[in-house]
Amino acid sequence: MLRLENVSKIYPTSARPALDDVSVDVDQGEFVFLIGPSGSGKSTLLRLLLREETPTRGSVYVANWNVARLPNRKVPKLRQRMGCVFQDFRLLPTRSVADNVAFALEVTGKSEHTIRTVVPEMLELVNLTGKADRMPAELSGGEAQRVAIARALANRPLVLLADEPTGNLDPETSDDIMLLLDRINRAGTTIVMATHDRQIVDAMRRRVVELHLGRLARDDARGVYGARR
Ligand SMILES: Nc1ncnc2c1ncn2[C@@H]1O[C@H](COP(=O)(O)OP(=O)(O)OP(=O)(O)O)[C@@H](O)[C@H]1O
Repeated sequence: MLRLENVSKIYPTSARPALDDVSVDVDQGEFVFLIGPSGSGKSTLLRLLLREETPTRGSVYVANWNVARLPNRKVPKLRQRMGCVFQDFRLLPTRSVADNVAFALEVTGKSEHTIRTVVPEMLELVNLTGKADRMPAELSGGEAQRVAIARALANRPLVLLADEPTGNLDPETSDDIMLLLDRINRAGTTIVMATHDRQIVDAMRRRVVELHLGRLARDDARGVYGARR
């Protein structure tokens, strides 16, 4: 479902490769933690999957798309099939909770009818039905992240890419978010989550892909965060 084949990425302004000959294969329905020290290439890997960057060498596949070779006009189609959540939530501050979720459907051209059906479904999924009319500034961090997750799932993506989704949350709220992501994954959505959170990785015991200075250092089927450094 996601495949990197001997991928290297060298940014023009950087001496060492951000990714160096990395090969990873992720099946549909997997939950993968992407770990590694700051600067090891995690965000670069996610950006390559989204075609926000192109590899210097190697190939990137998402479902049947050869991502690097995809014509520009098809990139929006690719991105529609990939939901994203980030450490800083990235909600639209002037739109309500419901409208933030609706926005994802509007930009992909969904009908009014679909939007009216899907938005409440998504809010129910993340347990925010009662907060549909709140503004983002009125939400806790955990609630804001749940809105972001609802928005990311609205178009029924093949995969959810999460870049440090618990990075701004306290441990208890992080656990709630992980329970939600686990539930979403068990319902069939593939999840790739970049994180520095040792406790979460150790508690979940899912696949762990570790990068070090751009190289694949480890790929464990049911891994832990690893030796304390
Ligand atoms: N746009 C860019 N231009 C030049 N160099 C970059 C760019 N983006 C990232 N890099 C470099 O590529 C390497 C990998 O960065 P990347 O952001 O992928 O790491 P990361 O593992 O996500 O780090 P963090 O955990 O801090 O988010 C770093 O050396 C970084 O400085």
